Amino acid sequence: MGPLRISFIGAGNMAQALAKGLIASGVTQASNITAASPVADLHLLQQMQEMGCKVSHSNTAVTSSSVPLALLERTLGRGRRVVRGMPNTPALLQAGASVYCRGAWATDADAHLTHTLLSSVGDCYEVPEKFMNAVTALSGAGPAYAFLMIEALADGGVREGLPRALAIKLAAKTLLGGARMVLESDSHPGALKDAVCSPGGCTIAGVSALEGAGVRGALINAVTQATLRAQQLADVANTSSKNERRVTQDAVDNIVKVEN
Ligand SMILES: NC(=O)C1=CN([C@@H]2O[C@H](COP(=O)(O)OP(=O)(O)OC[C@H]3O[C@@H](n4cnc5c(N)ncnc54)[C@H](OP(=O)(O)O)[C@@H]3O)[C@@H](O)[C@H]2O)C=CC1
Ligand SMILES: O=C(O)[C@@H]1CCC=N1
Repeated sequence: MGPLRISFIGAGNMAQALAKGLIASGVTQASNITAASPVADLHLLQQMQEMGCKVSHSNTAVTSSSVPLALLERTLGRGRRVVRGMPNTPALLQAGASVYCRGAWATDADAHLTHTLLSSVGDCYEVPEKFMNAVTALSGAGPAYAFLMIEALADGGVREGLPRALAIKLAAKTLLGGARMVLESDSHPGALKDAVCSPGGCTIAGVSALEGAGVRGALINAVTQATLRAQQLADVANTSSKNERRVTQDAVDNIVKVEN
């Protein structure tokens, strides 16, 4: 197999995070990556160029929708091999959590190649397409929830007198450490939480405040609302013929084309 040549249509946050992660993982070299984006995005293409990637303006359509496999297949034509993926931005640090699902004509080799690419930038799972909206809402959008929580926890530390920089570091490292304990132990998150709560102590006072404010319900609802939005975007793409023409182009344009 020759070097993996990868083309991103769009050079924004997700494309740059994936490109950096893929390069750092060694799965391909920057010179084998090409990004296409509108002229208006010159600064993004310059950033890609600084990473050593090739750039192009050849694609001018604009998109903001997630696109289901069936639409991609309908657009590209019967028999076209499509794999749909949902990465997240920690791919930048090879700490991503990605999923993919294969279209009707995708082969085992296509799935294997997708798995190789996405697992080079973090964890990767194959899922049925019916999970895609929920995955988008949980792990695709999830880094934003984590950043919001880190920022808010740091605000709490600052409110209690900690310097901002220290508070942010402590908050981020605490979430990272907690996440590692969940992933690297067999314990349920609830049991790990219980182990931090000394009887009559400080933590249970804090946990009680969180429960009283409905933080648990708010997080559940965040995933539900984001899932609904993902479904809305897919519905729009599927039902509006005008939109379909636009999204059709977007769909073709948004494929991460991988050539062996
Ligand atoms: N950001 C994230 O954390 C994640 C994003 N994604 C997905 O990644 C995709 C990109 O999102 P994100 O990186 O956040 O968006 P950004 O806005 O950061 O980047 C997208 C870039 O692509 C350009 N673009 C849009 N359509 C086209 C096109 N048809 N041809 C060429 N360039 C195009 C846009 O140009 P312009 O600004 O001129 O419109 C923009 O600069 C979306 O489908 C999103 O759902 C998935 C998981 C996580
Ligand atoms: O906000 C969005 O729609 C995209 C998908 C998941 C993360 N970013």
